[in-house]
Amino acid sequence: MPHFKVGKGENEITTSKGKYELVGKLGQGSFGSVFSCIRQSDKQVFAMKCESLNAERPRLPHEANVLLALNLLKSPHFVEMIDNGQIAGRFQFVIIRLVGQNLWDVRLKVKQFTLSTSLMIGIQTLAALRDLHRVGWLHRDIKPPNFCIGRPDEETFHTIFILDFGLCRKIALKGKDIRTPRKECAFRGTTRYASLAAHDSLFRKCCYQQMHTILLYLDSLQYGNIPDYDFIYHQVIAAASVHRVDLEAAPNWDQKAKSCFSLRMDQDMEVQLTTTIVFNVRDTD
Ligand SMILES: Nc1ncnc2c1ncn2[C@@H]1O[C@H](COP(=O)(O)OP(=O)(O)OP(=O)(O)O)[C@@H](O)[C@H]1O
Repeated sequence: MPHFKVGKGENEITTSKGKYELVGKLGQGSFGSVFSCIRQSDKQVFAMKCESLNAERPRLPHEANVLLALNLLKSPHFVEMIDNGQIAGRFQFVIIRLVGQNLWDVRLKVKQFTLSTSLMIGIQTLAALRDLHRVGWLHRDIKPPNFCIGRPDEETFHTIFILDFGLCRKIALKGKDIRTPRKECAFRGTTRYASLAAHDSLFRKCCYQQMHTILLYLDSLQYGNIPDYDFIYHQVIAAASVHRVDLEAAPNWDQKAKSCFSLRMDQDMEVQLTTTIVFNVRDTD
């Protein structure tokens, strides 16, 4: 994994919109690094995702375009892009809203999610994907490190955000049919998270019936199908009801809260779909 470092004298970055001071590292991906930075004008903290200008297959300019498009839809699960630019000869960057830890790290910290937290995460990640599909994009790299919780000092602490749009592909264009799938293409994404069988054995332990139904349903989707988000949502609700789970219980990562104060999930899921959506990623570039 390439480790990207900001060199000496590069901890202050100026764009036409503002001046930012890099203060720490938040994460390391396979294509770049994410730092926290402070906007000098108001001392607000943001995240800055950087990618070397020598990257063989640059992904950040594409990610910046996707973020711009996503910001048009005011989904509570998207992060706002604040600024972007590049340091000549060194790296390019996007500055985005700072969120909390990713779901992989959160789970390592709390050791095991309760069923209520797992189902709540299921509903919110489903809503995030639905919103992404609503604006015509496929993510193609869905995995726990690409979802983050909000920050402890903010109202969004119980909200799940979707991140990392470097592999996103536009599949629905305004006024046009969805793109025709190619006959063959290389695998995109992270193989670790791609096995249906792995998920199947995991879910055997709890909510087997509903999770099995969801997995079978996802597997049956064809390129061009509009996924039935309501169907999946109601399977999760059914699992909660069978196991008498309170979906409004505080998530595991917030010991102090009495209940979940993120947006009400049923309201969130009730948003009607207006755009053409496809789900299956295997046949697309
Ligand atoms: N806005 C943000 N606020 C807080 N932390 C963030 C933010 N964006 C990214 N991170 C942290 O940095 C990590 C890596 O970010 P991201 O997935 O965007 O990078 P990447 O290089 O595309 O990673 P990969 O290609 O390996 O999936 C995330 O898992 C998260 O922990």
